[in-house]
Amino acid sequence: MPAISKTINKDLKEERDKVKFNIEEFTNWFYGGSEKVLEKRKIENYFLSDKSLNLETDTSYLSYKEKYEEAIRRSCIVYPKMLKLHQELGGTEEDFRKIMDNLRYTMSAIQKEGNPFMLHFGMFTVTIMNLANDEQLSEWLPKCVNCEILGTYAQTELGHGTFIKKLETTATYDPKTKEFVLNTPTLTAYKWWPGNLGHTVNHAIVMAQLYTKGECCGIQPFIVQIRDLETHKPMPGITVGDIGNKVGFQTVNNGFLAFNNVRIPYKNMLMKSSKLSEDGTFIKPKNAKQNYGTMVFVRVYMIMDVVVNMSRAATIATRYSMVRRQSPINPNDEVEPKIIEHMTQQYKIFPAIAKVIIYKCMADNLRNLYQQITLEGTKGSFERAPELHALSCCLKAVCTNDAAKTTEILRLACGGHGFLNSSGFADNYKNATAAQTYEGENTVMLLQTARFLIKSFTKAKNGEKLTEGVFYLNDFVKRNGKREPFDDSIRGILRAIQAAAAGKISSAWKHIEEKKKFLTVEEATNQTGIELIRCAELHCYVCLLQTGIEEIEQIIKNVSPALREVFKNVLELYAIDNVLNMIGDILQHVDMTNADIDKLQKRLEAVLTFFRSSAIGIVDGFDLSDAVVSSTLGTYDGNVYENIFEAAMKSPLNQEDVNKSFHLYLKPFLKSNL
Ligand SMILES: CCCCCCC/C=C/C(=O)SCCNC(=O)CCNC(=O)[C@H](O)C(C)(C)COP(=O)(O)OP(=O)(O)OC[C@H]1O[C@@H](n2cnc3c(N)ncnc32)[C@H](O)[C@@H]1OP(=O)(O)O
Ligand SMILES: Cc1cc2nc3c(=O)[nH]c(=O)nc-3n(C[C@H](O)[C@H](O)[C@H](O)COP(=O)(O)OP(=O)(O)OC[C@H]3O[C@@H](n4cnc5c(N)ncnc54)[C@H](O)[C@@H]3O)c2cc1C
Repeated sequence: MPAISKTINKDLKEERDKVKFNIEEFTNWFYGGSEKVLEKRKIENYFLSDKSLNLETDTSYLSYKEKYEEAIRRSCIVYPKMLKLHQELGGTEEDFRKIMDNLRYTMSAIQKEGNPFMLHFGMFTVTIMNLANDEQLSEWLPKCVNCEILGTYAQTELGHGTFIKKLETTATYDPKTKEFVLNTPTLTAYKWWPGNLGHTVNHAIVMAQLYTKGECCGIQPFIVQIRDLETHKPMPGITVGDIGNKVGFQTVNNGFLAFNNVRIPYKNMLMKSSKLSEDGTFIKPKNAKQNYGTMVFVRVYMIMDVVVNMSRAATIATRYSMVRRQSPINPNDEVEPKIIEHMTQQYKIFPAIAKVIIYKCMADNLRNLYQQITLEGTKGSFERAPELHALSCCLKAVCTNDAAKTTEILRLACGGHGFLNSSGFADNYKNATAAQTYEGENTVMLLQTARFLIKSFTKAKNGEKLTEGVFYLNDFVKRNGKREPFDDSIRGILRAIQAAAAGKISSAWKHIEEKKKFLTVEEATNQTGIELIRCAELHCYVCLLQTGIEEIEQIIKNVSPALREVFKNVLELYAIDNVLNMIGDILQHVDMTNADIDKLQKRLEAVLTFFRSSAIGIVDGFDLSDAVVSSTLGTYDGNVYENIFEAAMKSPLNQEDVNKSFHLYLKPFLKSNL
């Protein structure tokens, strides 16, 4: 075995020495101030320094069952610590949010394949907070907050996930006993997929069709106890279990659930929005979509998960590319260059770094918007709910699609070693790709946004008032078919993307109108689906760039000149990479010449070159500890070959010289003289 020395890799040190800005200043911006950075580090250390977590164990070699058991063991260490810390900090909702925000990073070091308790606070408690009336809140919230019970969100069924109106689970009100009777009438009505459901939780929010006085009143949320609190055995009439091996999320414990005449008390239907009187009279909610609130909440917070996921992958690929040397650029060069010297390598990595920053700006903005609009809802005003729904749907789709695609690009940027499990890309990719499907399948999400865009375009044509996010449709209508002139400033690039988005929305609108002559509006919309998803993507690119511009214009007023340059170049890279990637859409609606495109290409190359000396500073500035990065290729010290070697030594096959399969199969085979 070679001698393994572990000092900071000199190539990486050389890169760090070239960084011209103050990394800590960047970190302070990234986490919202120096106090928050200190707090983040403290919280992370509080959890990760706990030796009983055994974070050194490579859980990827465990069996499916062992992985689950280890994940439960770890969560049973983390959650009591979390509750203790919450009390120590002051016990407020704000303190809780603080811990959860930081755990977003920390948990990726503890539960690489998913947290078997994640739905408890993430969806079960959130639904209770959003949809329980005061009485229900005072009964259930303390139990949730203290983890006296553990819950999940059981909506999806074997037969339906997207089209929730057709869920089949029934909750029939029996006014005589003042109970609901829950049933699973068919195989396709089995709840299927809810996280943490299989063997972990003892309660669930069950979304079921409410029947009262012989009528169906649509899907409503019910709190159902599914396992005994002492024995953990399924409650009478309940069938529950694990749905089996998956592409990823192995320790999330996704489960199935069925009901056979399960009776729950009247008070277990969450009644903040829809209501049922004790005699069985149904009272419709003020806003029909209020029951979908938990999904909106999760979609909003998923953009932050994308930031965590992409910052991790970008850190790994950047550090590795500054340590790995291969392929002289001039054939006679004696020293092989760091692979980051190859322009194509920079093109794989640097746009990903820029996106982390733009998505971070967006995630923060969206969260603020969510909080404002939720507050309006509590005061009975739901006017802006469709706008939030449309924005969160397209962002959820575009950002999670991009996280999966970018992780794959960054894995490829690490060549063969990127394919090692120890590189960390596999877990990153599996988590990213799961997010493309859960919380609303991405195509479906884009079509929801497109629906809003087509409506908005009709309003723009009719001269009606638009919501702020789609003001650019007014400009398009005013231009009356004239193409947008191209101006290569950053705001000019934004206008070009707005013109492309508005142009695409206009042509989808026109095509629906044409098809409506022969088809129903729904059929016409379906036939236009391919264009519609592009409308939603382009609209999302508009929102991202606009937010990036507005945020960075503010940021650069408050940072040092060196960091100002970094942010300007982040915006330049993000904008140019974007516009070059959608040139087909742009050319349809913007007067852009070949010379303009050549100029953009040259600017792309120039900004990549600028980034060459900033990239390591930015990824170090994401401030991800080695435990969070969790990669042999991405450690801060850059000792990748030593790390790879050490990780290989942990393979169970390397714990013995000769495996028993030799005696059982290989030897007889080799001696058989076939
Ligand atoms: C830390 C947290 C960890 C989380 C881990 C996450 C694990 C994963 C969990 C899950 O996956 S939970 C299950 C998630 N399931 C889904 O996301 C289902 C996706 N489907 C839907 O959201 C809906 O079915 C639909 C696609 C939106 C369609 O709903 P519906 O059939 O009721 O709509 P329509 O009748 O077509 O009406 C559309 C109409 O309603 C507006 N709208 C829809 N949703 C909302 C909303 N949330 N808020 C406001 N408005 C909404 C929509 O804009 C349309 O408006 P109009 O065009 O008719 O004006
Ligand atoms: C890892 C993971 C965790 C999950 N966790 C939970 C959970 O905790 N709780 C829970 O309740 N659920 C959970 N789910 C379920 C998840 O929310 C659904 O799988 C998801 O909403 C997609 O629904 P579906 O499976 O019915 O897909 P489908 O709708 O069957 O999608 C299949 C295909 O049909 C297309 N399609 C469907 N409808 C349309 C349409 N209207 N227009 C165009 N194309 C369409 C889709 O684009 C897709 O290509 C989880 C799923 C996964 C993968």
